[in-house]
Amino acid sequence: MISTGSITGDGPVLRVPGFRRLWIGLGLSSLGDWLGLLALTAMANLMVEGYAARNYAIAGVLFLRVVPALVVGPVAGYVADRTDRRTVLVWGDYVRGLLFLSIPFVGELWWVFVVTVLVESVSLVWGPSKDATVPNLVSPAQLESANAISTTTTYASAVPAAALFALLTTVDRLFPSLLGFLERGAVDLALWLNGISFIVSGLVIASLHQIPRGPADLHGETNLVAAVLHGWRYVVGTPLVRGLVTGMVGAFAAGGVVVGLARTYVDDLGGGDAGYAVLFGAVFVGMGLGMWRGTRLLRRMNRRRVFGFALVGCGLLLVPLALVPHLEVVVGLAVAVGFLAGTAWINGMTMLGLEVPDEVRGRTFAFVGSAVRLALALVLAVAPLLAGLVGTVAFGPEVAGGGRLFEYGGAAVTIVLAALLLTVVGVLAYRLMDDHEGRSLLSDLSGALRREAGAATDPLAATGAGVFTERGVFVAFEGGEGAGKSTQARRLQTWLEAEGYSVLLTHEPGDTEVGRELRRIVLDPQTGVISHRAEALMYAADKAEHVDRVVLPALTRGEVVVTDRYVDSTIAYQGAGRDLLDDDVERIARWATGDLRPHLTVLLDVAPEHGLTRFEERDRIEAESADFHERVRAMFLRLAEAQPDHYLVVDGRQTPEEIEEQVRERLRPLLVGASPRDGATA
Ligand SMILES: Nc1ncnc2c1ncn2[C@@H]1O[C@H](COP(=O)(O)OP(=O)(O)OP(=O)(O)O)[C@@H](O)[C@H]1O
Ligand SMILES: Cc1cn([C@H]2C[C@H](O)[C@@H](COP(=O)(O)O)O2)c(=O)[nH]c1=O
Repeated sequence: MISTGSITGDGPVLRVPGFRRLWIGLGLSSLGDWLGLLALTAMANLMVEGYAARNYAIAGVLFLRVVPALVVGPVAGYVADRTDRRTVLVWGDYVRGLLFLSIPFVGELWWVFVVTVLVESVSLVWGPSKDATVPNLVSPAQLESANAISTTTTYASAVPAAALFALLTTVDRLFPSLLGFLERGAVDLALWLNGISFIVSGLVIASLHQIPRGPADLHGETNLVAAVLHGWRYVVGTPLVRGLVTGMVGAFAAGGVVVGLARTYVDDLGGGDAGYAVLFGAVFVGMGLGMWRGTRLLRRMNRRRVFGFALVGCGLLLVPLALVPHLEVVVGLAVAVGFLAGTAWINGMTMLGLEVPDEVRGRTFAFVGSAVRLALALVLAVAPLLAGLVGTVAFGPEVAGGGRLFEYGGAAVTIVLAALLLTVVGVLAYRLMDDHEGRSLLSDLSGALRREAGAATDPLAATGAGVFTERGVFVAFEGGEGAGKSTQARRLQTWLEAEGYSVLLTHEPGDTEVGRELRRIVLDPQTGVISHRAEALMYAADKAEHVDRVVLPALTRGEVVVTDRYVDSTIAYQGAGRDLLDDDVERIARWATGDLRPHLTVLLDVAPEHGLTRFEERDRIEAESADFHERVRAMFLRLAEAQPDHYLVVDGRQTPEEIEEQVRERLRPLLVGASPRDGATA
């Protein structure tokens, strides 16, 4: 049996018990957090007299929520990486719960301020610890869905929190005696509920045993300053991470400008409160759609490019959003902007989870969190000032009745400036991260969309079926260098034979006479540089021989064929690794194999720097750059993500025994297609 804590590949992510618990904890603490914000501002409002004092008290709470990001933020990542993550998550919830519960007892404004700072400081450690834990609980193929669910839960919980707060205050107003035993009625009750929700969340997470115990390895860095500086150096010195952080901060800053000015902008358009609500809803609907569908739509495209493309798209769409004076059009554009922002966010979080090593992940997420908060605080303060300074801008010919043809309020002009800033940030991030130089973005994009359109209309592709033989069972092992494919393929053969099946163990390239010669050419370092197309064709020729002479005959005999590498290897290595279009490479490989597809592909996923340390000698392909192998890994994951029914994604860092168990479990139901050996009982 697969242990409940294992990373089991590609099913719905909420079926992973560890992640489900963390998600319940996150839901409860997010609900508490939103409820707490409403209750604290209401409390601050109750505790002082006079209009100006009340405004200052509320502004104080909001301001103090942002300040810790500047002071505690840099240290928070260190604490998250240094402290046992389970302890941080559990005790972080308990401490926040107790702090909220203390407010009704103390009942003083200064204590509200102190609790605001303390709770936010704990959250600054709790958040990165949670983000850094998710990749330990789910498989790489599930990480994107896990991030989408986490982000949606964090923000969507604002809705039930607001509804609950409204309900409590309404009940308190209509039936004051009901909550008469509490000094501040509904506000105190909200704080109680808030405290309890954190404590229950802590209890739920305490029952979760899959979070790795002990702090992440800091390579002996026990000195706080050195560790914090190392985290910053990592973010600034790694082009991919630098590009991601730049893009995410830019997106939030631009989003902050729009949110900060939306109310006055809608007023300028004559929309009023209802228009404002619709505009807000449109952005969130778009974001939800982007997180849910955005990356799927462009799944054939390189993730880094999707990120840059989405950011630049957001920036460009914000320009007409600010300049077209029709609320209906603006709402439509807001959905599109939200869609691209959601796509960019999920891609960014997923890349951080996949590509940042465990030991600096906490600090990296903390860095992103602090930078985003700082950018938000700045733009929320500066944007209204700027809009006020700009005032109304009018140009073009005079129109009857006075005024000019084009008249824009300061809000619209400031949004245009933010749009331009975001476009520049998007281009910068794209340039920092792009690893497909020489291949144009447009051809990548049209290729991705064409394939998706094809996938929808081509019945074979739509089912992901390709051609299956009626007899035999075909299993492929895929993955990067040293992932453990040969080890697992051999183990599977041994087990299947013991179960009574006839098994053919084979590999690519080189398991035919012609193939051996081709393998020598493509892998011998002496071959040197060859045309990438020639390389792809040689691998394709090997596949054609392999399928015709080895694989198909065995399947026709009803055997289980286990191959060490198949078509995915060429899409990953020659498509994503080299500068060939994935689409072209796939078409050639499918043609070469007569579109024969495995019933199951087991993807053993390990980071290249891990797999490549498992052996010393390097052939022509293994000697390629780290970036090349990263692209290969990302493509394998994408292929698996696109057809979860035909893949099992396994974390290759587990022991051979743990991996073997998961493969057996997944393969068992598929074995009905294979005939046991004569006389065997299986
Ligand atoms: N799960 C594992 N944990 C640790 N080491 C492993 C594991 N699986 C295999 N190894 C070791 O890693 C090395 C490479 O394993 P293996 O040859 O199975 O990988 P591979 O994916 O087939 O490599 P290649 O890409 O070169 O074909 C071997 O020394 C093997 O014993
Ligand atoms: C099938 C196939 C393989 N490759 C690459 C991947 C590896 O670097 C070598 C095969 O070596 P192994 O030790 O036998 O795994 O070839 C490729 O680039 N394209 C392919 O289609």
